[in-house]
Amino acid sequence: MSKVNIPKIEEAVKLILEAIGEDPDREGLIDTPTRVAKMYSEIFSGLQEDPKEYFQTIFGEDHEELVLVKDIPFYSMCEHHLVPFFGNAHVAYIPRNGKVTGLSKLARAVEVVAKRPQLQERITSTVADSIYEMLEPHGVMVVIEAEHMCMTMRGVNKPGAKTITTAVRGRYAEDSDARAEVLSLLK
Ligand SMILES: Nc1nc2c(ncn2[C@@H]2O[C@H](COP(=O)(O)OP(=O)(O)OP(=O)(O)O)[C@@H](O)[C@H]2O)c(=O)[nH]1
Ligand SMILES: [Zn+2]
Repeated sequence: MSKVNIPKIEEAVKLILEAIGEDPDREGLIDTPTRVAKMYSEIFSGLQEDPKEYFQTIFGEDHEELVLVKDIPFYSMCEHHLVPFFGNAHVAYIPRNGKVTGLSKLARAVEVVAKRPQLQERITSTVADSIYEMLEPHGVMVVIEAEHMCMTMRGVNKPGAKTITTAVRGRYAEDSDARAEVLSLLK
């Protein structure tokens, strides 16, 4: 997969600065295109990664009950406006056939999926699908709560408005008691 093209971002940022009526050659802005390019290569690094790779670490542990990692903080960039949205992800699954993954891998999957131009819905479903495909668990449930800066600092201007999305697979799609167990632990 292609790496981030730093010179191209530098050129683009310089053009944006010119277009808003700034002088890209003034002292405070002279290094800004390079800084932004470096920042973009960091915050969009998830485009070069596949979250499924994390689920190759599997421990053969006979636990077929809920595993929940909650309050995983993440930062992402809304693909419509390229401004941040951020919040917490909660990832639950019920392992099957000894396929238990490292807890940090659940947070790592959230991290790489978030580090792309994104929609909150797509982060939620991509994380759920990656786990469901790789670990073949009884069920997966992902809940994400986030604040979108495109709704707070501009546009509709509604600071504090929270968006909550869920993705459920397997048992969680069929069993409302299983969903309720996760939701009660998120309170
Ligand atoms: N479904 C979804 N919508 C999002 C997400 N992030 C931002 N949006 C919305 O994307 C929409 C883009 O709408 P447009 O009408 O094309 O853009 P706009 O004129 O800038 O819209 P306003 O934000 O209403 O000013 C807005 O309603 C945003 O709130 C997200 O993660 N999921
Ligand atoms: Zn937006």
